[in-house]
Amino acid sequence: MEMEMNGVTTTNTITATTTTTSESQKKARLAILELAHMVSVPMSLVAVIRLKVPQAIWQGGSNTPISASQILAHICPHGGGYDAENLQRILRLLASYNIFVEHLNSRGERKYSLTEIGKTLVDDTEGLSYAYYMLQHHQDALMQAWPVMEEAVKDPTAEPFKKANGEGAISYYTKRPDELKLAVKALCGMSIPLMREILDSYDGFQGVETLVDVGGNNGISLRSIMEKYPNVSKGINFDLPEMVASAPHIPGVTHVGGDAFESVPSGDAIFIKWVLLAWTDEECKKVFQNCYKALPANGKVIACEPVAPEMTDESQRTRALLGGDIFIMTMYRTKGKHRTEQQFKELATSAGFSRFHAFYVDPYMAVLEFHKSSI
Ligand SMILES: C[S@@+](CC[C@H](N)C(=O)[O-])C[C@H]1O[C@@H](n2cnc3c(N)ncnc32)[C@H](O)[C@@H]1O
Repeated sequence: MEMEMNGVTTTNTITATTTTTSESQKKARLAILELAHMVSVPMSLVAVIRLKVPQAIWQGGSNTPISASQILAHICPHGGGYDAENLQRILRLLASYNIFVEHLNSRGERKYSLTEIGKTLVDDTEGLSYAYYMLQHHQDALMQAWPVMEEAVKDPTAEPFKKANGEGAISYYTKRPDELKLAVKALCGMSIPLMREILDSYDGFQGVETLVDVGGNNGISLRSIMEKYPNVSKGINFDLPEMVASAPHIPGVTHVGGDAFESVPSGDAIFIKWVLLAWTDEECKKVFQNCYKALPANGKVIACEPVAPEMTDESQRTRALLGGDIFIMTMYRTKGKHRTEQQFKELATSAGFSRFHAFYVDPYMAVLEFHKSSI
């Protein structure tokens, strides 16, 4: 406030500045405490998934608000000493992150239903959901890598996962059937809704007869593409031999084991989803060159990958993508990364591709087309 007397003006200015500073300091201290306690959030999510809380509330679609004791009655009908108060503490935290809706009545009783985010944790008819992605990311071997994350800065020659567990993540999973099963369920749980989204809004599979999926894992993406596009009469699911060894039979799909750094099978188009992020720039270039060789003159690569934003901001999209980037650095490859659209373009151009289009069909993953011909 402007005052006529200089002395008063000065005093008021100092008071205002002091108040602003102390307000911003309070906010800063609160922000640091929220971050310091942040680990409670994913671990609470893991706990409710392991306890099967989402299914207990969902009850085949009713999603009727129920209390922590009622949830426990579903989970453990014969008692078992489970503690409803502690479950409610977990549910309250997760309600603050919009996983559950909290319904508080006048007697102070709390009941919970699932939000749209919470519903992503409920298994579909194929027994899949995002719950497995959450569990996979927080299993013991991966959790061992976080405390040594700074090693990725000090010595980027081996990823923190390897330093903590003595071997790389892929080799770790492939030697352990339970961990491998969880990894496949995590991939499929995320892939099925994403593929639905892609196929609803992207029509680049039209006119393709033979489609190769590089790093296609068990072939589930090819299955959904071929269901929607019958013109894709031949699908080649290409992955490491140990991965395709247990892949299921899918009509029209041939599973081929091999190494994309050596060569990739030929087709009219090559699909590659959620694979490039785990490779270095040199490795991506090598695989793009192998794809170029395997395609006809009018062929294209259809990549589907997270695309990092150019600008750093506080949005949920930026945080989800940059968080995923750190996950890759820590678990899979210190020099694997989430790339920007421009970085993808440069990689593909360096391998000989002449035309590039990006389709932002989903907030997390974009479809990126790399064409051999310039028309
Ligand atoms: C994150 S998964 C993605 C799987 C699938 N494309 C999806 O979207 O669900 C990465 C896949 O790349 C495969 N992969 C890794 N290195 C490979 C290589 N050198 N050649 C072929 N496939 C490879 C892995 O075995 C794994 O199945």
